[in-house]
Order: sequence, then structure tokens, then C-alpha cells
Amino acid sequence: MSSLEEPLGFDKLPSMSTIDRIQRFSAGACRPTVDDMGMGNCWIEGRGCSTSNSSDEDYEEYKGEAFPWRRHVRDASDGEAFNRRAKSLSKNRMKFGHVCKSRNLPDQHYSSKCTERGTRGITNKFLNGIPKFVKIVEVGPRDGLQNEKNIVPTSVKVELIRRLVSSGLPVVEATSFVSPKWVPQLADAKDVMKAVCDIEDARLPVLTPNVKGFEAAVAAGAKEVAIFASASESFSKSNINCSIEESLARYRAVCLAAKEHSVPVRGYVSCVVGCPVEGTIPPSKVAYVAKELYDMGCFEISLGDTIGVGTPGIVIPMLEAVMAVVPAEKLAVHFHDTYGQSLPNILISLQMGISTVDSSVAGLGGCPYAKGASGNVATEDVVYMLNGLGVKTNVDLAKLMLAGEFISNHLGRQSGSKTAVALCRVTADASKI
Ligand SMILES: CC(C)(COP(=O)([O-])OP(=O)([O-])OC[C@H]1O[C@@H](n2cnc3c(N)ncnc32)[C@H](O)[C@@H]1OP(=O)([O-])[O-])[C@@H](O)C(=O)NCCC(=O)NCCSC(=O)C[C@@](C)(O)CC(=O)[O-]
Repeated sequence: MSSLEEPLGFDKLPSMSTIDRIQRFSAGACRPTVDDMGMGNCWIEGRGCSTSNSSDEDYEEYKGEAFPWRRHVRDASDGEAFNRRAKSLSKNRMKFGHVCKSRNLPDQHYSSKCTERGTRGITNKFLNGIPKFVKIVEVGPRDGLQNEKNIVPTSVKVELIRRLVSSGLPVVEATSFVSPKWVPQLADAKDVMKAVCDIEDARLPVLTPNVKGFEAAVAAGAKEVAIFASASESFSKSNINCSIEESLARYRAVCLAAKEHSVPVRGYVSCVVGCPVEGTIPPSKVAYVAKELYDMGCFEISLGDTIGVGTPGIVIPMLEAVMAVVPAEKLAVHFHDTYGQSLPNILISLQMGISTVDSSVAGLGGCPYAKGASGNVATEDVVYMLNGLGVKTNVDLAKLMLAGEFISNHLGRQSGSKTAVALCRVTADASKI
């Protein structure tokens, strides 16, 4: 059994003092709005400190927004409304492309917001500190596809990126300028970039492991790059063929070059809770690498549970350690879903003040150098959860699902998003009414 298959965290549950600290992060977390280089972070200002009608205000703010799949808290009058809507199904069509083609999406009056005043008070207690807006960084075209054995044609990658951007995603990681010998799937990075660099509605960062990759990326039209270090020596060696310290030296050179070109650099730390070779990774190691990347100029540090072994019990102390050296508003979380822990891990990260989440459409993904690691958390599932929490993302779930369906059809398998699968089923069932 490889260490990847061994779950982590049974001995790593947080102490009471850690839990106290989480409460400190959540209750009354009245933070100022952060100008994150204009990158779209927007904190909830004092959700925990707001007056008793703040949830009403939040509700007013969002109720006009299209949440087509609102979870329903049934009562008699709502039941009538549902029946009326069921009768007029044929008037409310929404297509979902190939799999759900010509199926009707019921305009069910599901509400993801609790409208009971008393219950809402309790809800607020638990949701204190959750940001009002979450920036989703879509990594499907890069992290999602890099592990695919069969080469995906460039035109399909380009179409996927365009569809993802048109769903409203603010950031879509497009490809990697890495060695084609190491990641053959992304050998067409230059062509992909050339085909999408005219897109203006989203930022399209690309991975660059060294100055060679950076120069190639900029020449192809990239306007933002990402560097990727690891908190595990063994993973660093197998992923980029050098030690952590050597990688940091390389990345300093990339950051210098990027500064000269005014290109923003995002930093990744991989294996933040576990490594396929070394097992559990100490939080202090993650904090060290994160701080190094931050100090060399990365505008944001994404913390990757590369093999998806983390649970909230182990993610919390890791985040605490990193947040002691890098501000929460400069952090992102990047979870793979090997053990189905991504959503709870994301929720706890939001409660701790993080407002940027990486995810991959249709749950695509895996790392070629982390055997057995499964895909990233599915973007559709993240959007569904955030919609349910009343957190804004600006992502149109229907369009996102179409993008997921497009790539799943191409790969010839079912979407890895539970939300996409369930909503397609709801749609299919509704068409039989
Ligand atoms: C870093 C290297 C290049 C070192 O690879 P190396 O073999 O040690 O490099 P080298 O300097 O000895 O060069 C070897 C060859 O690669 C070429 N080369 C050198 N650099 C480049 C470049 N940028 N683009 C294209 N070619 C390049 C170079 O020119 C040379 O070509 P040759 O003379 O043999 O024909 C290699 O190990 C590599 O490309 N690794 C990338 C692996 C990768 O992409 N892994 C997946 C990333 S996912 C991840 O890290 C986790 C993350 C971010 O998703 C977060 C999470 O999930 O937790």
C-alpha cells in the first residue's frame, strides 16, 4: 500500500486551543475590504458584527439573482407554487447540451437561503466570517488535463477555455510551459496560448517552472504566470527534478523576470498536508515555502493538497501556520478530492478567512507525479455549495455545466461533478412529469 492510500489525520485532530483560534477567525471577523491588486477579492464586511437584519440585507441583495437550482424548504404555499411551475415546465427550458439535450430544467423554486427568521440567526452564527464573494480559479485546462493519457486536441482545449470563460469564471489557468518530455499532454502550450490570448473577460495564467518556461509563455502572449514549489522534498524532486531550495532559487529568477515585464506571478505550494512518499507534511514546512514565495513577489499563494488526503482536522493547523506568515487574503486553497474531503476543507478554509478557491470543471485532474491522486474538486460542486451559502462567484452554473459536459463528452466519461450529474438527473426526471 502506498502512502497515498493511507489516510492522514487520525492523530492530528486540532487541540482545544486550535478550535478556540478558529472561533477567533470566524466570530466578528470584521475585516476591511482588501484591494488584492484589483484581482477581485471582496470580503464580507462584518457579517459577524452586523446588525440583526444583516441577513435580510444579504438576502435582498441576492434574491434577484438567478439561482435556478434553489434548494427548497417546503411549506404548503411553496408546494402550490411548485405545482404551478411543474405544469409550466415546457415554458421554462434550459438546455444542457449532449447528455441533457432537449431535457427541460424544472424551474423549481428551490431556495438555498433559509427564510425562517429564527433559523437564520443560527445560520449566521455558523457562517460568520465567510466571505461574501469567492474568487474561483479554474484549473481544469491545466491541472485537469495534464494527467490525461490520450492527447486532447488543441482545438478542444481552446474551446474548453472559451466555454469556461463565458461561464463567468474570473481566472482560467490555461496551460503549462513545462518540458514536453515531462508533461506530453501540454506540449501544445504555445498554440493554446496563442489561440486564447485575445480573451479579455478572464485572466489566463500559465505554469512556468523556470525562466525558459517564463520566456516562452510571455512570447506566446501569457499575461500572468504561476510558479509551483512543494513542501515535500521528495515531491519536489519527482515533480520538477530539484530540491525545494533549488526550486526557490529558480523561482526567484522567474519573479525577477516577471517584474521586469510587469507580469503578475502566482505561487503554488504542493503537498501541503501529505506527500505520496513522505506522508504527513509538517505545517511549519508549508509556512516556510509559502512565505518564501510571498516574499519573492507572488501576489497570491495557492496551497495544494496535491494527493487529496487532507481533512479539516489537518487542514486547520496547516492554514493557521501559513496564515501566521502570509495574510489570509493572499492565500488560495487547492484541494484534490481523493477522499471526498474537498468541500468540507473548502468550507473550513472560508471560515478561516480565505476567499480564493481553485477547482476544476467536471472534477478533472490528477498529477502525473503523484500516482493515484484523483481530480481536483469539481468547480460545479464548489459553485453549488457557494450558491447555497449565498456567496457570490459570478459564475453561471448552467454554462459551467455545459463546459463540463463538453470536456466529459470528449474524454468519453461521466463528469466527476456530483452536482452536474445530479442536476442532469433532476432535469431528466422532470421531463417525465
Ligand atoms: C522543471 C523541468 C523543466 C526540469 O526538467 P529537467 O529535465 O531537470 O530540466 P533540464 O534543465 O535538465 O532540461 C531538460 C530538457 O528540458 C528542456 N526544458 C527545460 N525547461 C523547459 C521548459 N520550461 N519548457 C520546455 N522545455 C524545457 C530543456 O531545454 C532540455 O531540453 P533538451 O536539451 O533535453 O532537448 C521539468 O521537471 C518539468 O517540466 N517539470 C514539470 C512537471 C509538471 O508540470 N508537473 C505537474 C505540475 S502540477 C503541480 O506541481 C501541483 C499543482 C501546482 O497542481 C498544485 C497541486 O495540485 O497541489
